[in-house]
Amino acid sequence: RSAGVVGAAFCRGQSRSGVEEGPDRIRAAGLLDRLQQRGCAVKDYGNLVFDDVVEPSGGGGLRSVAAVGGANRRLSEAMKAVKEDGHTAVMLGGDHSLAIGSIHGHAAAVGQLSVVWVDAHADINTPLTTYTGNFHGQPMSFLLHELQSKVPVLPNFSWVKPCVSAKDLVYIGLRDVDPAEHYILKMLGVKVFSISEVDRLGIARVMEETCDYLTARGKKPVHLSYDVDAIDPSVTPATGTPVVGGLTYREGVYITEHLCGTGLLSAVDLVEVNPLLAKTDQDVQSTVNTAVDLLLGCFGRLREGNHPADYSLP
Ligand SMILES: N[C@@H](CC/C=C/[B-](O)(O)O)C(=O)O
Ligand SMILES: [Mn+2]
Ligand SMILES: [Mn+2]
Ligand SMILES: [Mn+2]
Repeated sequence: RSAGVVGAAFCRGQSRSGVEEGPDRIRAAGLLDRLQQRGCAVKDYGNLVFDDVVEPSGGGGLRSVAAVGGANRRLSEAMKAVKEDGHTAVMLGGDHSLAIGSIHGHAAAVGQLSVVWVDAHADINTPLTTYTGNFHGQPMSFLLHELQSKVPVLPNFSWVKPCVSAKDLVYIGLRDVDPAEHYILKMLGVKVFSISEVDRLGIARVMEETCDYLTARGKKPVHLSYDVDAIDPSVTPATGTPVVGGLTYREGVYITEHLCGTGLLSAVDLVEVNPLLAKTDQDVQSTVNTAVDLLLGCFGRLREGNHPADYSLP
């Protein structure tokens, strides 16, 4: 297994600066070294940095339309290249609007794929239903075939081709869903394991049902889009839209251990780490260390322990 790491230092999908520092903070916490120590080959593609696109005023209440469209177009090309190089892609955000480019580029390389979206939020507002105008609340609406009649073509977005089917999408951790989003999820019959289902079923059953559901019609590469605010804010406070009652650290890591075990994990986003939004440095460290542990779980780290295949006792 090998990892191709792309940082996307982008914050314009929402209003709180600092999330563009996410990639460097996750790197500084030792992600690449710890992957290599686990015997994982790592290619670091560096950070995409986005110079400020001057926005025309207006935009219908939408925030930074042209910047979001342009950044995601570049990310899509970068993700496609990482996949064509044969790696499991790791996209370090940056805000969750980056899932537009990440999933789009992944699909451009592998064709049909499944999406596991781990988040407190559904991020499936359209540009016409969003009440904040923030694109980190909208990425899925640009990607789903079934929503295209409801999504207007925006400046710098004409390159986006819908590439995900509603039946190939599963949500885990939802607990802050807007009415329009709830309507869309019900209308399209999207599979949702909200925090209530996690409470009812337990995370092991949620993961079994997620994988059975996604492979029932044939195995496809899995794109895991992990918003760090899916985890409880007591563990990951340094994020822009914290919501109480989130996944425990243990549940969060279980998700990545389980998906790694399927052998289908093809790309993972780790987004919304904002080091400026924590009260203390310990809070930043807790957030960043959790992000690293979630990613290590994607690449075979097990809490029971691991040992090299060729290990022998001295
Ligand atoms: N539903 C809200 C919140 C969006 C949250 C985005 B996040 O999941 O990427 O944090 C909105 O549309 O602005
Ligand atoms: Mn999100
Ligand atoms: Mn979220
Ligand atoms: Mn967020």
